[in-house]
Amino acid sequence: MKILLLGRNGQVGWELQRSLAPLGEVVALDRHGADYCGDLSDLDGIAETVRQVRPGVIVNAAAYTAVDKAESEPELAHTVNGLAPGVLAHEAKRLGALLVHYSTDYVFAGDGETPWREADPVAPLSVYGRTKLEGERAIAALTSNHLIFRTSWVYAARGGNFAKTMLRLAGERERLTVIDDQFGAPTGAELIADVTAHAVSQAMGNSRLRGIYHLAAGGTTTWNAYARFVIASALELGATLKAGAEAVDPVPTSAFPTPAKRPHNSRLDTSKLQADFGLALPPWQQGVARMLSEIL
Ligand SMILES: NC(=O)C1=CN([C@@H]2O[C@H](COP(=O)(O)OP(=O)(O)OC[C@H]3O[C@@H](n4cnc5c(N)ncnc54)[C@H](OP(=O)(O)O)[C@@H]3O)[C@@H](O)[C@H]2O)C=CC1
Ligand SMILES: Cc1cn([C@H]2C[C@H](O)[C@@H](COP(=O)(O)OP(=O)(O)O[C@H]3O[C@@H](C)C(=O)[C@@H](O)[C@H]3O)O2)c(=O)[nH]c1=O
Ligand SMILES: [Mg+2]
Repeated sequence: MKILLLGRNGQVGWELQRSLAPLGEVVALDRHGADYCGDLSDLDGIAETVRQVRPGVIVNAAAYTAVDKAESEPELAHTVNGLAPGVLAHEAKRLGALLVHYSTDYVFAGDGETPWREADPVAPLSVYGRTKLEGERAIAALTSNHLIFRTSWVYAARGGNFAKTMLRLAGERERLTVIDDQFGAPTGAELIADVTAHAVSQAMGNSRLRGIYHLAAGGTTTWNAYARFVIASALELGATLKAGAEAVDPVPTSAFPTPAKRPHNSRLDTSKLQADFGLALPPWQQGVARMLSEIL
């Protein structure tokens, strides 16, 4: 089986290069692809790539993920997150290929405290969230042969993420200020990539395993408690930091203004994924601790 992987150098894309390898021949592209166009802002180029590679499975891990920057670059975010997935879906349909794609907790407005289920109403608060929702809808409108994994708060040893930002800031400052009224689960790129490989493998033999699935690590935390966990774990691992975990000041969202609005409730209900694929999702602390011991 031939698998076309887009976004190979992102957090998730990097781990997918590893996890998809046992399933077949992986053609992995970044935006500067040498043999094929891997730039999702080039819609004709990306269509041509699919036609030339002729994969049985397309896995799209590329996206415009700079949440605040997207507020001032809405057109590029719209092309990459909203339009390119539609082009991939159109080409996948022509080939009879399975399209695997990722979306986000930021498609939800984030009211209430209940974990979101796949069919719950969406109402994104940001350009990033709106464009990711456009991508989901473009895919669903063009091919039913898809798996869309909505995940949250992604981190990895390789790439930029909140945990690494906290380590950097705790090395520079005596005190940190972090929001304590947004709830969700940090989810490791390794876990996402491993679940993807298991799911693709099962989906190839069972055409009922299609559609949107919530994929996040177990448990719930806040950005503030996550930051404290990262700093406390780093200190245990012997890191030299200026700020300790007790120096992460909790503030409400209203006291930390950002260009993009973020949901208060980002909890994802993952029971559909667990039931349909028979997979377990470990508690978020497990993967974060592992990532920290890898990078420190
Ligand atoms: N990061 C997160 O917290 C979350 C991510 N997601 C979703 O998960 C998926 C994977 O995200 P993640 O791995 O964390 O994101 P990253 O930001 O780590 O990686 C995204 C990749 O997409 C690439 N990319 C950006 N623009 C283009 C383009 N025009 N053409 C080709 N490639 C491009 C980036 O390349 P370059 O490095 O060159 O910019 C980067 O390698 C995405 O769909 C994202 O929306 C969902 C929830 C949370
Ligand atoms: C750096 C920093 C952030 N924050 C807050 C802002 C925000 O509400 C929260 C997280 O900030 P970040 O900018 O790191 O996270 P953000 O870029 O919003 O992360 C999101 O990325 C996209 C791609 C997704 O799909 C989401 O699931 C989510 O992971 O922490 C603080 O309170 N203090 C700080 O010092
Ligand atoms: Mg960010």
